[in-house]
Amino acid sequence: MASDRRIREYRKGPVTLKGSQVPATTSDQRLLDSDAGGSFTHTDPWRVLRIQSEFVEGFGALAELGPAMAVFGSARTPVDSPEYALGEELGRLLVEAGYAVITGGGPGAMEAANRGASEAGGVSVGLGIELPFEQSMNDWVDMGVNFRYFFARKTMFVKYSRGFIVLPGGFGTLDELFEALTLVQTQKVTQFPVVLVGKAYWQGLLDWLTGPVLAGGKIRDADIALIEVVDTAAEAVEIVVKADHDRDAGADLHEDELEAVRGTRYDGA
Ligand SMILES: C/C(=C\CNc1ncnc2c1ncn2[C@@H]1O[C@H](COP(=O)(O)O)[C@@H](O)[C@H]1O)CO
Repeated sequence: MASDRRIREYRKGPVTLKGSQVPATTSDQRLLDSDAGGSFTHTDPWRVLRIQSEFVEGFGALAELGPAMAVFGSARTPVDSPEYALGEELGRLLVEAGYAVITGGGPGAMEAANRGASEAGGVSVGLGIELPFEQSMNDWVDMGVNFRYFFARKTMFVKYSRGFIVLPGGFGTLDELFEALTLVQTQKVTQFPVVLVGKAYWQGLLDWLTGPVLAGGKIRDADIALIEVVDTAAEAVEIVVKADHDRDAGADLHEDELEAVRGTRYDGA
């Protein structure tokens, strides 16, 4: 009986199958079958490969971007609104400060920031997302990378930006804001600045956070301190640039200290 079971053992990659679990065909057979159809492209293992390729393509496209800041904000900001003008100014000032500008590549506030960056002669990046309705990158994206998966795209924002500037927006913007805050709060990323622009727009959210959320012990004072709120593009850019310089200075100091320690240890040896 025992030898019967051994005969029916089947190895499928790292998985061992027996009895009824043994497939009728081999993986090679299924791969090479010309009449297999395309249904396998809708399976989870295939999706994993697509997800992997999004990371590979994203890292490949952005690895040499240089210092960059992300600008988030509503896809519905009208072109003739003060918020759009604010986005344009942000894009321009970030470029003048030596940064590439990364947005979601869509319309509204994203377009405004891309436009300001592109018109100022800087690097204007759009990380687009596949949506159920027809959607293309705005005309002011000079380097565009398209994603199927939100989570792969979010990784790129965090990995390649040195700060987040957030204009008024809806669910998408709030999602990006809270994702950034959670990553900083949980120390999944080195602390970087998160600046909200538009005090009047954000006040309600801040009242709720500093009210019931803080009072209920769901967050701490230090968590609230992760958020800066300003009214102008110039203030927002000043904050993210200063934080970036401080971080670099901190990194340099750390290196110096390490050198000193290494030197002392070496001399004393
Ligand atoms: C709603 C419309 C188009 C949406 N197109 C988008 N293209 C790229 N990125 C988008 C889009 N919509 C949302 N995002 C991301 O979320 C943020 C804006 O979302 P909100 O809900 O509008 O605040 C933005 O920062 C993007 O990263 C039709 O006009």
